Amino acid sequence: MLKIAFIAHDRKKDEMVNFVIAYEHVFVPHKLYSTGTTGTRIMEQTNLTIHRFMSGPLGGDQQIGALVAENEMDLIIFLRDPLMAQPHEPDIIALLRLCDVQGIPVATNIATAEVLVKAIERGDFAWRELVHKYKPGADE
Ligand SMILES: O=C(CO)COP(=O)(O)O
Repeated sequence: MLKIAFIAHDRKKDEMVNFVIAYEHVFVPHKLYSTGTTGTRIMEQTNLTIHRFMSGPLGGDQQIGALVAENEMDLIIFLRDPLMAQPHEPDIIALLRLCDVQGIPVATNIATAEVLVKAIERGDFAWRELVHKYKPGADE
């Protein structure tokens, strides 16, 4: 079971919803997270249960970033809008930076998202179970 986060900027939300519908069967066994509005949109159109954080501009990216900082998050699909300025740009940069700090796979466009979802399907990230299992403070 991986921890996967979905984040999409407004003009990318339809693309995100269609993507998650297409691969719903891949995401079902995993623990899913999202920023506020993205999660609402996905849950309206799929049967997935998603833990929703705050909306991005209100701190949602930072909340997901906090899990990344603790090496808790396994993979992020973040469909960014490259053509629209975001009021919380610093939060977005901070989240992507933390993904690079921890070496967390993060797709920022649909083409990379497709590659990652195929990798999830193949079990390429199963090693992340070990990260969680042997983390300091983990139960076992
Ligand atoms: O702004 C976002 C990510 O930077 C996304 O937030 P929402 O999912 O709440 O729209």
